[in-house]
Amino acid sequence: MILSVQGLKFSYPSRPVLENVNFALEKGECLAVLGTNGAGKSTLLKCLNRILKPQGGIICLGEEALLQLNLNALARRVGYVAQKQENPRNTVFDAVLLGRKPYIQWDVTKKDLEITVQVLQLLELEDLALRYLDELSGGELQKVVIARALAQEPDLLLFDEPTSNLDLRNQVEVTRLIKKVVKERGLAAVVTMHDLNLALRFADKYLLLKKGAVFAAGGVEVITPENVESVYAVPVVINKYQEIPVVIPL
Ligand SMILES: Nc1ncnc2c1ncn2[C@@H]1O[C@H](COP(=O)(O)OP(=O)(O)OP(=O)(O)O)[C@@H](O)[C@H]1O
Repeated sequence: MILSVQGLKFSYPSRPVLENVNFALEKGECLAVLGTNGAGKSTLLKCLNRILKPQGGIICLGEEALLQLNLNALARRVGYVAQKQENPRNTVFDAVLLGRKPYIQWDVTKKDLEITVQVLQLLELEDLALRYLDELSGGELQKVVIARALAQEPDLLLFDEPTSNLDLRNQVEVTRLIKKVVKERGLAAVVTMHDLNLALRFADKYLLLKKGAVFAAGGVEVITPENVESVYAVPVVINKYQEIPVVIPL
């Protein structure tokens, strides 16, 4: 087990957001966190990365309580890819090397440089290594941010809407890439998403949030027309194409 969340509860000062959230992830599993705008998806990721402190519940990373880890240990074990602006005058190489920050004591070591090169190769970014971030396309930039999270060598990856602003080809490419590295490296990933059909092609498990509570959690069997309609307030049918369910709004 990489991640286990039991009874997680979080409120902003005037607003309860998450209530009794439970799920667990094994090595190699990707969880899609789904729900309407404001359902609490980003808040959940921030609790898992300790940007926010939950008011209740237990989060375990492997055998250890996540809330007890020191921040450097946390940074080595959890890679968080937020929806945020990058420093445009960093090169791709430097942006990925920044992922090694939790390991660097005085200076960058040979190992830090080797891991950076290895991750750039894995994501096929070598040819872009010396480009500045503001000279990249949205898809390329998203790959750089994923590369940086991998350079951290974490057990758990957290992605906040990694495919927003990407075209169809890059949406598919980025989600395939996340799935591939999670499987190959035996990591776990929690990914917030809006596109149900993309989630259905990519995730092993699903967490459907409705007004901060878990409406349904589990494998693909929880993506039913009834559940989707209850969460998104849109009637849908679900057909299968090559064994993959496809959600069609009516
Ligand atoms: N810093 C904050 N202070 C108070 N309330 C907040 C804060 N950040 C978010 N909220 C509120 O908490 C709720 C959950 O927000 P969150 O960003 O987690 O939703 P989300 O599911 O990620 O939404 P979206 O799909 O639009 O990104 C919303 O009602 C939001 O207005």
